[in-house]
Amino acid sequence: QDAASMSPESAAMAASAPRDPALKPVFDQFGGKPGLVALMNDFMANLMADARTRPYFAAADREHIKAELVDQFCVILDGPCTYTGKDMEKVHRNLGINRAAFNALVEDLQTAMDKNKVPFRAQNKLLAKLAPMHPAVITR
Ligand code: HEM
Repeated sequence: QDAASMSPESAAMAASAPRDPALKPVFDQFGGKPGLVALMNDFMANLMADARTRPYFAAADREHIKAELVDQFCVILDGPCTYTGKDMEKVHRNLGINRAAFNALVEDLQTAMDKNKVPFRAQNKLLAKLAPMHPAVITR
């Protein structure tokens, strides 16, 4: 889905992490919060092993990012969490992220979800929530 085809609602929501009660069963398929913690460890390892994404994360506080991602994905999947991290647009504004880097990150997330045995349909439910965030993240 590209920015031009997005509804104004999803464009506005892109800055935050909307909760969707329909995704509660998906939260369980991710293994709840412990599952998300394990997933984020593998996801960050993949991002650091990937030449396309490593430069963005090499100097960042990766433990902090992982913790924020756990909370953010937990909220998106209607889990019992609160996201207290930064606004998506603000945090990514000066990182110079392009579509190729965004796609690389999604691939690294998919590899991590496969490794953690997240069912394919559950993976796609999460990815469908992340895709509309790309206008907030991609700046070039
Ligand atoms: C839908 C896609 C994305 C989501 C949901 C997301 C989510 C997040 C979250 C929750 C944080 C932590 C915010 C905080 O510290 O309070 C963060 C930080 C960060 N993200 Fe993303 N991100 C996405 C895409 C990307 C992409 C494509 C890249 C680069 C390839 C990237 C690079 C970074 C970096 C480097 C930081 C740390 C920035 C800093 O410490 O100042 N992100 N992201």
